[in-house]
Amino acid sequence: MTLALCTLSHSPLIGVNQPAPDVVAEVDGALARAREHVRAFSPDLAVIFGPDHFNGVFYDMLPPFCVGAGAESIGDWRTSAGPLAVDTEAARTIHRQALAAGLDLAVSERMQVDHGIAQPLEFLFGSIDAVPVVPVFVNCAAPPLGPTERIRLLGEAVGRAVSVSGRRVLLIGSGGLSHDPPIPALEGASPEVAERLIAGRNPDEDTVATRVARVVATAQELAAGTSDRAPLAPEWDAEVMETLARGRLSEFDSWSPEDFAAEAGNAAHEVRTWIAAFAALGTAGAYRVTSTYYRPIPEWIAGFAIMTAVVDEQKVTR
Ligand SMILES: O=C(O)CCc1cccc(O)c1O
Ligand SMILES: [Fe+2]
Repeated sequence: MTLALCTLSHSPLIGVNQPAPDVVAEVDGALARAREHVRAFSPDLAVIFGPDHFNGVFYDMLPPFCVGAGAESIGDWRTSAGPLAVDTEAARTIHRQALAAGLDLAVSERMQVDHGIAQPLEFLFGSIDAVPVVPVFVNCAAPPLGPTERIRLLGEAVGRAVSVSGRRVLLIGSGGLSHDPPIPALEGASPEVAERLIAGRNPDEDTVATRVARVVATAQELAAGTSDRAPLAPEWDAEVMETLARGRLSEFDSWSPEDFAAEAGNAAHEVRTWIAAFAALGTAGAYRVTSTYYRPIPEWIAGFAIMTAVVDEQKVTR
């Protein structure tokens, strides 16, 4: 078995705006199980599909997806800043093979990532640079988005590229499930907001503080039931997890980006990272989900979920 998977929600509000202690303990337990899954698999490479929240990727040059052949974390919220341990050769191989397979994957030799990629690395490995990694940015926050089928095909191309490597590769998908945090849209934005979305790198302290305050206030309102953001959608989340667990990934092809946003909030697009990771896993054979955790946690603005999966040796067709 050379591929395994862990997909998980992220939230910058973890540790910042805590739900009840029993909920925190339950999530800690679920994360500990995910870490055990990772430790037992003992990957020598991690490929992480993750979004960005206008911290590293902006409308000044916005690819639908981009592999990082070099990358650094900007260190937003409570995540560490600094270089990721990018496996440049593996990234360039993935890039070449995805292009050869007809996927218009972009590349960055100096990608900037935010908590969407840094937090799962810290949760699963203890730090952003503990394990060689290939980060794959998936645009989830900056419309317009292309058909969901394209992200499934991207995942398959990446999976094929890594499964022939003979290495033990952990596939990670970061984000979702349902949630609607206050991320501004370019359409209808004021000139100042538009500038932040087009080229908002290295924001000043006031800009960061305003943003943090807005996100925390939204989380508190969501938990109090007084928010005008979209509510979490546990039934939609359950359907997503069941479709993934059953390996029916092409069913997502008919889910339009508009469906995702309307049913589960604007950031539900982050489920794209899960579809990519599962599609990559599926290139190694039939897979089996080994654990699933779910709880809607409004304090974190997250339909919070974790899934782990392995290639099912019994079902592998040779
Ligand atoms: O704009 C920001 O920095 C916060 C984004 C954000 C907020 C809540 C839940 C999330 O999953 C998330 O990514
Ligand atoms: Fe996010």
